[in-house]
Amino acid sequence: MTSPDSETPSASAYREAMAQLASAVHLVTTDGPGGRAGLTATSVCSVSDGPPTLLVCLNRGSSAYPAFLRNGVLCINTLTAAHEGLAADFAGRVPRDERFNGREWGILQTGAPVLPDALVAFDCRIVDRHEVGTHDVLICEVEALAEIRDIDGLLYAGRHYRVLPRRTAPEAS
Ligand SMILES: NC(=O)c1ccc[n+]([C@@H]2O[C@H](COP(=O)([O-])OP(=O)(O)OC[C@H]3O[C@@H](n4cnc5c(N)ncnc54)[C@H](O)[C@@H]3O)[C@@H](O)[C@H]2O)c1
Ligand SMILES: Cc1cc2c(cc1C)N(C[C@H](O)[C@H](O)[C@H](O)COP(=O)(O)O)c1[nH]c(=O)[nH]c(=O)c1N2
Repeated sequence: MTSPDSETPSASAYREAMAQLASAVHLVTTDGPGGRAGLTATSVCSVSDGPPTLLVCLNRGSSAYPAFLRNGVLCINTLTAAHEGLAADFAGRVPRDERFNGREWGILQTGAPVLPDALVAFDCRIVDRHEVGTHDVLICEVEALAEIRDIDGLLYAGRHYRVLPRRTAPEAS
């Protein structure tokens, strides 16, 4: 157990610590007057179920960020184990204006692009925003949900993508 230093941890020490956490992986997408944009995100979590509300933290330095603010809507497309390449594309491997090429995208309520074969998708309206350091914490009310698919999910932990098996092992008799 390392003794707590009096100083704030360095960004690299913090990132090393944060790399130990496992999280689901999502494509956060938007469309509207600010144009269509999207990026890969893991900083998504539930806030409340009354009304259904989630949060996502977006780096203001991302090329996609201005579009989210202008459009005021977004979709959280939760990825399956088959989407590791797509996650890399939307994390910057593919330039912002080419990320949506080569596949059909749907919409639900807000017009934000919905990935038809996502594990699940949360179509949201941004209802509040808090600037914290380099990121904005976007508070989003969920206006529609896509159907949940019975398939392995995609996780990110230890700086690697991993599979979240859909079914637990059969109960021991
Ligand atoms: N929340 C985020 O903005 C976030 C999360 C994950 C990864 N990333 C970015 O993806 C790239 C690859 O990351 P990695 O996990 O392979 O290694 P890494 O060492 O850059 O990051 C390790 C962990 O630290 C946290 N983190 C990293 N950069 C952050 C940031 N700018 N703001 C808030 N939290 C951050 C994340 O939980 C990440 O999984 C890096 O450029 C990283 O900045 C950003
Ligand atoms: C696994 C993983 C997880 C995340 C990211 C990356 C990766 C690889 N990125 C960074 C984001 O996807 C992207 O790399 C940056 O926004 C730069 O891309 P642009 O080309 O500027 O859109 C990221 N960015 C952000 O603002 N919030 C987040 O939660 C995350 N999470």
